[in-house]
Amino acid sequence: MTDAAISIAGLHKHYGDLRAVDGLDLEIPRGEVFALLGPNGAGKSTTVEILEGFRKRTAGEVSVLGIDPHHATKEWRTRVGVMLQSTSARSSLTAREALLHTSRYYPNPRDVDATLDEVGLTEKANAKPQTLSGGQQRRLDVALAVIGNPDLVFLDEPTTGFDPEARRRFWRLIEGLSGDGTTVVLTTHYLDEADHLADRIGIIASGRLVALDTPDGLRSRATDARITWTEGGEPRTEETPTPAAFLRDLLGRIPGEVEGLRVTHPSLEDVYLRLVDDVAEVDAAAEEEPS
Ligand SMILES: Nc1ncnc2c1ncn2[C@@H]1O[C@H](COP(=O)(O)OP(=O)(O)OP(=O)(O)O)[C@@H](O)[C@H]1O
Repeated sequence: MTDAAISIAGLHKHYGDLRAVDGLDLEIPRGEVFALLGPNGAGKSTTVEILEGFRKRTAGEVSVLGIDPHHATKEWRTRVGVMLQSTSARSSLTAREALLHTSRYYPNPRDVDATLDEVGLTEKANAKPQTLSGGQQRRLDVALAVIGNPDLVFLDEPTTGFDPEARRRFWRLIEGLSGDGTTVVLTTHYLDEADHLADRIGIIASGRLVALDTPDGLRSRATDARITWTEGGEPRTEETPTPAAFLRDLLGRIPGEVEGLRVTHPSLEDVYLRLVDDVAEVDAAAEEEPS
């Protein structure tokens, strides 16, 4: 018996010649908030949909809450929350009715009004989804994903189109779920979101996992600091692993104040972009090689 909420071994998903998922191995322990990052077309949604039991895999072993999602049972479905893209938009029910209706499928649902409040839709409780803005519809989709009080919830790009206040509200919701021991798997293009929420981040590129670490662990991969300043009217930049030594030198060389002097450390976004660029370069080189 493993304590993993999700185990993936040698997962492949091919569409003809395209390897959308190309040999993925990953374990996500119960209770973890896991963020899957990667550029457009990297294979995130495909992976998530396989884990949700909505897409067939080409090869590999997958276990989600102890079950192969391809053979999902009704009982398993009640334990797994899934955020479907804008399902709510097609519903003829009001936001509150949609949540109430969905909650009846679950043995131990969350409170409907509290959930509406948590996603910031109390004032729109009696609105039909078609009259909600894009961001509000998405908030309703998030509410629908968590209303069943799942052990594990999948959220595919949940905060796209959210205003800053809605994102912060969403972050609090995820923190609450995490505090209750819910496993959360989310895909996102927002590095700050992954940084804030995730216990671990997986970066996927060209269907392969290219990094798996805590946000701090990923950040610490970049050792160089960046020093920028203006000298002789020209902007200057230096990247160095020994910024103090460089600064001593610089200050010794330039008398008085150094114009525009800044020392910055690489952000999570810098590390992410470097990793993804490296993969793109390797892929491009492989394509140029004669087969
Ligand atoms: N049904 C399909 N038939 C053929 N190719 C597909 C199909 N679904 C996805 N793909 C391809 O598989 C690759 C991975 O797509 P996927 O949607 O998993 O990427 P993603 O990482 O979620 O991207 P995004 O960030 O844009 O949502 C892409 O090249 C995509 O074009």
